[in-house]
Amino acid sequence: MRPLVVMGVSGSGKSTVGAALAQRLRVPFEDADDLHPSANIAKMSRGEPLDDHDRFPWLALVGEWLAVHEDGGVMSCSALKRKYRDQIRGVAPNVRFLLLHGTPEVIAARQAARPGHFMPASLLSSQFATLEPLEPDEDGVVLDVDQSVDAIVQGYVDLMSRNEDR
Ligand SMILES: Nc1ncnc2c1ncn2[C@@H]1O[C@H](COP(=O)(O)OP(=O)(O)OP(=O)(O)O)[C@@H](O)[C@H]1O
Ligand SMILES: O=C(O)[C@H](O)[C@@H](O)[C@H](O)[C@H](O)CO
Repeated sequence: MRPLVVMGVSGSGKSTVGAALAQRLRVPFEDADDLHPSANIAKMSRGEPLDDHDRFPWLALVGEWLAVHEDGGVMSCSALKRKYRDQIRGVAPNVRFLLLHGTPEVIAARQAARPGHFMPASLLSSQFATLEPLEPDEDGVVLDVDQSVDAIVQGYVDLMSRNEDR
């Protein structure tokens, strides 16, 4: 299996779906939230969005993990901009992306119901403003988050079973 990045805005379900997919596919899982330098976590906790400069060294760690797990692994990582995904592909060329797509309403409701997370709900609008969806030449798929985690996992597995180059 090729390495997979489960991407999307904060609260789209990256950590939940990523962990479930890794379990289903029996490959290692890493949450990019755990790779952020403490300064990034502190900044988001203050309600300030990260910028390109903040994300650059973090994305380098994300890419390194994916390169090491070239034979299979799932990483949950926002990967909001095309150039962030290009940076990741620069070190892990085989990577595929799964974009978790949801409306601001659905995702805001999930964030509101999630206790004790460092990411304030106030940053959701900047996450949507920053998000650049997958482009046609990028290797990836999009699934809607308005369904159960099991259904999303099954949806991905079904898509991949139709794809010989999985
Ligand atoms: N398909 C789903 N159906 C219902 N609830 C979900 C679904 N996916 C995730 N959730 C819930 O929504 C909340 C956000 O999910 P999660 O923390 O996995 O998102 P995330 O994208 O990793 O967020 P962040 O990037 O901010 O860490 C959690 O409380 C999670 O349990
Ligand atoms: O690129 C970003 O702005 C960050 O990765 C955020 O998306 C958070 O890490 C994450 O989503 C936590 O809630």
